Amino acid sequence: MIDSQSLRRQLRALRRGLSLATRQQAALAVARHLEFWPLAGAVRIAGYWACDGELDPRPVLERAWTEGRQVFLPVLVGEPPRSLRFAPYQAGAPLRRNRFDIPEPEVASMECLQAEDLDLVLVPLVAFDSTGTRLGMGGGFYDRSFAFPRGANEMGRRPYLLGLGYEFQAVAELIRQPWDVPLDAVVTERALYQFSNAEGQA
Ligand SMILES: Nc1nc2c(c(=O)[nH]1)N(C=O)[C@@H](CNc1ccc(C(=O)N[C@@H](CCC(=O)O)C(=O)O)cc1)CN2
Ligand SMILES: Nc1ncnc2c1ncn2[C@@H]1O[C@H](COP(=O)(O)OP(=O)(O)OP(=O)(O)O)[C@@H](O)[C@H]1O
Repeated sequence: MIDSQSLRRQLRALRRGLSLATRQQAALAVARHLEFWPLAGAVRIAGYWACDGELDPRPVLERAWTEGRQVFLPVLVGEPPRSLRFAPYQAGAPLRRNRFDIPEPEVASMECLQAEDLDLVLVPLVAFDSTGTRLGMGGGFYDRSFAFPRGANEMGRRPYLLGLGYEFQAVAELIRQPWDVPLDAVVTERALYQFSNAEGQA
């Protein structure tokens, strides 16, 4: 089996090599696959600012705004940063670049949510497999931030983790590390995949 670092490097290079037109079409196709999906009834939705060729969640976030849902973007917290908080975000709001050069909302930390306060999280990914195991950029940020026990927030629920990516990021099998937090579903330009990690499923 290919090691995670080589897989990361290969898939990130493929992702960065996509043309703008291909990325835009894929982003719209992903939003279309979610058209009849009720966004899990979510009020508070985290997206991300696409970089490094990532599947752009903006068409999904635009729908969320239209439906009156609240949208958040991840901000790095800690020195050095170890986990994520989620800052309220509206189109056109001021952003500043973090240490990875990814734009974050310029919002006081008091206004930011903790991971467990979200309903739905659109999760960036480098690769995913048929059981919802995710390979990310390698910082462990999503794993650390969503490591709380299932059903841990005050509503007795946990956020629904929906990975967004391209079909070529689907791989046969990733090794699931003890700290890996599995995804509930992944949507690509081709399909919506739901895994048995989702609540209410076997
Ligand atoms: N759009 C987006 N935002 C995100 C993430 C993400 O994957 N995508 N993250 C998901 O966790 C967090 C940031 N995690 C990251 C982890 C590593 C690298 C990265 O590019 N590392 C470089 C070297 C880093 C350095 O300069 O020290 C590299 O691997 O080449 C970037 C982001 C929070 N925000
Ligand atoms: N819950 C956790 N507790 C302690 N360490 C963790 C936890 N989650 C991840 N880590 C550490 O983070 C490192 C990176 O993890 P991993 O390679 O799975 O990141 P990733 O999921 O690809 O990255 P990201 O979430 O930033 O996109 C691991 O080596 C691990 O030591």
